[in-house]
Amino acid sequence: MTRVDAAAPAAGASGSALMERAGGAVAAEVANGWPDARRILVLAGPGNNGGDGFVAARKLAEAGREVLVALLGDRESLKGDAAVAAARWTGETGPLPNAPFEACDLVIDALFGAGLGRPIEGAAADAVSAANASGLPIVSVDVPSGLDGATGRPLGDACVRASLTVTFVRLKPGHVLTPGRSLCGRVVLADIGMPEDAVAGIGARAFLNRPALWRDQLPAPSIEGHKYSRGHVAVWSGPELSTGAARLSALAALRSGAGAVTLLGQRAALKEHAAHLTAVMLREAENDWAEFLTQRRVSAVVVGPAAGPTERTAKALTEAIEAGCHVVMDADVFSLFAGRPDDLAALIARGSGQVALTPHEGEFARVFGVDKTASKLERARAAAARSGATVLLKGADTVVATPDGRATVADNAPPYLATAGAGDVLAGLCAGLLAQGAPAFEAASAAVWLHGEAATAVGRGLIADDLPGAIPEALRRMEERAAG
Ligand SMILES: NC(=O)C1=CN([C@@H]2O[C@H](COP(=O)(O)OP(=O)(O)OC[C@H]3O[C@@H](n4cnc5c(N)ncnc54)[C@H](OP(=O)(O)O)[C@@H]3O)[C@@H](O)[C@H]2O)[C@@H](O)CC1
Ligand SMILES: [K+]
Repeated sequence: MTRVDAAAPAAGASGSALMERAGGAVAAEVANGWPDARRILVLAGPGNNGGDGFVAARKLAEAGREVLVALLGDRESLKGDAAVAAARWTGETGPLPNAPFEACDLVIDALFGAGLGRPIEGAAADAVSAANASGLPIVSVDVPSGLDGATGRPLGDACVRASLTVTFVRLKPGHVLTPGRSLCGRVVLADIGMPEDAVAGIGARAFLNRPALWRDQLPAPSIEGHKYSRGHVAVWSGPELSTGAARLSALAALRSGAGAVTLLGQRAALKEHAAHLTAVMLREAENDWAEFLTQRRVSAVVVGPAAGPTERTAKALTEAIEAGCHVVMDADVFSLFAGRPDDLAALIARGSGQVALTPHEGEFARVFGVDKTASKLERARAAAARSGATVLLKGADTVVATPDGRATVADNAPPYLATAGAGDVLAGLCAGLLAQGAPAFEAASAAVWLHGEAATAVGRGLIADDLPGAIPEALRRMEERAAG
């Protein structure tokens, strides 16, 4: 965002005008959201975030609220637009250490925003703790002070826990990645008139996962199509008594619109599947899986869900890659490649299809190791670049990243989606969309979004078995979003 700010003057926007609108947007949210908050305390920092706070203070005072600004440092040290905003504030200003929380109804947190470069300490850290402990609603300007907007993680121990965050121009990763998303409270994105040239100039590569990003890349079913032209998905089944996961993947692939789905496995496993399934085809596969993939024009394959980290699974995976299928690798594949990311990359490089890896954090760490310094977004991008696959790193803030650095972050997964078997459904959805011809980034991002919507449609009490049946509702929501 700092790059956007720097490009703004060249694109014809004065910093002062942007700050007026930014502070005005904060004031408007407070005025509308808390009509009864009479006394408002603005915590103002030494940079432009503080400048936004001074503007908000003035606008709220003009609207009849009692406002007090508690400033970190001296007024004389303020520079540029912040100094101008402070000069236009004629109300009461006191030192931050004496901020009278007990006498106020609401706090505006304008201590630090995009310019925070190190952990908050001293008087500012004390003010953050006091604000959090006050029980008052806190409205943060741009980001909760202490949060790193690029990573979604606090830079140190002190970080504001906001009720509402008003940000500008574009959401930053920290508004969506956890724990930032919780620390922000509700997030409002305000248009402050930043010229599109200034925004486009930075070439953003990370996006909030929304249908507008990928809807056009999902092939629509055509009336001339037949079941195989709509993509054939093969799911590699786990052995007897470990068949549920593959079944969930298969059902999700079929619900996503794939023309045909076949579960392949040992005879005893197929008998279990047969007791549950009708539309999904079953096929015994011991030594002819490779032939089946080529002869039956299988376009996408799921390998991993409850497959077992065995030689059999490794062979099925290798043959799927060599057959040129698109492959979704999940679950036990990550045990097979524990600590061997380069072997995984070498295998992927042998195929001509697209590959999506769908690990949760534990599986991801097993293959790619643990990097506590990098954000989830950075880790997923690095793993995608290293493996040559699209990486779908699961969680409340699922990230999809490609080797070339494009990424989406999802914010639509309800908490109850974290349930056994949900990941198997996601892998199947992704394979179903790949089989229909969607590119990997779009297929994976769409799968994540549809998965979240399907879960929301079911509601609390959800179990993974419910998810495939809710995919039609999720697809309907997707069409609705695309239409308007
Ligand atoms: N996006 C947009 O389009 C628009 C953005 N706008 C607003 O501008 C904000 C960004 O402003 P900004 O660049 O001045 O940074 P900001 O967060 O105020 O902090 C910088 C100051 O804090 C200091 N400092 C840093 N860390 C510290 C620490 N731990 N402890 C103590 N001090 C610390 C740092 O000092 P230094 O590191 O230089 O020593 C410097 O003095 C942005 O978040 C948004 O609110 C709008 O006005 C208009 C349009
Ligand atoms: K802030």
